Amino acid sequence: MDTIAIPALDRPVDATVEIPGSKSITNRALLVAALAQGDSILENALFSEDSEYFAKCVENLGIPITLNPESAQMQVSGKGGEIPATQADLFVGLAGTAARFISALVVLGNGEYRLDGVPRMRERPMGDMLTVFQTGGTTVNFEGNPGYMPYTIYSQQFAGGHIRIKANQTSQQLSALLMIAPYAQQDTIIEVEGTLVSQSYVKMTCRLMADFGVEVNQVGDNQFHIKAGQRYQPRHYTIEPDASNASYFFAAAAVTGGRVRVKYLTKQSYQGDILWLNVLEQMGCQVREADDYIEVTGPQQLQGIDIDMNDISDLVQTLGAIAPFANSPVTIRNVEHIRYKETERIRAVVTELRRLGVKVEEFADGLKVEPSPITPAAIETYHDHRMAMAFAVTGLKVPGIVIQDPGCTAKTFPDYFTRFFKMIKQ
Ligand SMILES: O=C(O)C1=C[C@@H](OP(=O)(O)O)[C@@H](O)[C@H](O)C1
Ligand SMILES: C=C(OP(=O)(O)O)C(=O)O
Repeated sequence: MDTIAIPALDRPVDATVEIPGSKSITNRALLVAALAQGDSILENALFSEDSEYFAKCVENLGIPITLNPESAQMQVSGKGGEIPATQADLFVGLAGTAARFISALVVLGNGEYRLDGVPRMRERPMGDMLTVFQTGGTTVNFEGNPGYMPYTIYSQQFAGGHIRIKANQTSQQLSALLMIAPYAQQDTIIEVEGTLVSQSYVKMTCRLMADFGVEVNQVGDNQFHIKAGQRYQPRHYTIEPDASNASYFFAAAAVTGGRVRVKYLTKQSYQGDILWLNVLEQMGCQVREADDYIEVTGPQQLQGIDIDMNDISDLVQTLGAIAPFANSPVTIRNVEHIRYKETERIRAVVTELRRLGVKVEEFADGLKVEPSPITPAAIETYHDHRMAMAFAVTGLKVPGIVIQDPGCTAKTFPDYFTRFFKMIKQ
């Protein structure tokens, strides 16, 4: 298997970097632009497996997209809510957003749509949203386990109305329902039953819908009202750099006592993961913000932290990977839902930290990392881009760390290691 050896640094990093566009915003913008009537242009769009599978699915549904990777531009010729294809075989890879958002999109069509992904995608939960569609009269045929890919959706428009959905394993199914709701036959009220995880992403969904001209009226924490007949407007839209993917570069400043500036990212970001900056501040870093960049300077010694990461759970691996260098324990709580992501993430982080000789305790909903000396090892990445990206940062402090299957970063950040090595050479 392919591996990359990370060179430990004998000096702090001191670098300015640029990060490609946000995965979450790119895939939301692709969906709403596909539903708008006319041409939208997305600037600084992400080009990676997750967004390219997404774009391919939209195209296979008969909605043209022109991809321009050199200029980081995508042009979507939206069909005003029509799904031209009446039959399609759609492949989403390991992209949770594509799985959830495209499954919802096809419910607006009139036809037969089969969806599948890689083996791990077949283990990620889809059932809560599909039950909503089935209750509304849509037929879903599961080839294997009910509630999981692969399946075929036989749709004849989306009724809308009063919908109840669980969102304790993922928020993406709620986001998917929200985004198609304006095209339902009647006004829609979506009520979340029980806990809603990853709330910041639902906020992002509502903000993006508003940017394309559709209003969601949120009542309390768990009800969303969407009027039927609202229509997305085509837009010329610029996508922010990906805040989750910026976290590794800021973490490099944090662990080496160095300085990293990420261009074009601001604290006004739509992405909840911008709160990584607060986490780093609590651990002793300094954060400086200007109009078009954010800069983190690491301390001599990182401090431990006890933190609820439910809302920023894509950062668990980043924090786990730098936690052993803190002067007191790092405790991560309330992230049981990351067991359903690209891999079983709590187990994966705990296993790889232990492989490095770190003392770690695993909880049902998190982990506790003790300050520990590290013995070098080859890190397993479990087809999870964030395992590779996070533990590369650990390697800056400890000679001999190797990342296995570094190509898995292609899911959201194909040239991560090129930019990572460029950062450490500056
Ligand atoms: O809506 C989104 O864009 C996302 C929501 C989160 O997933 P969950 O809602 O499954 O936690 C996050 O982990 C994922 O990377 C992107
Ligand atoms: C959880 C992630 O992705 P998704 O759920 O969109 O596949 C992620 O990018 O960390």
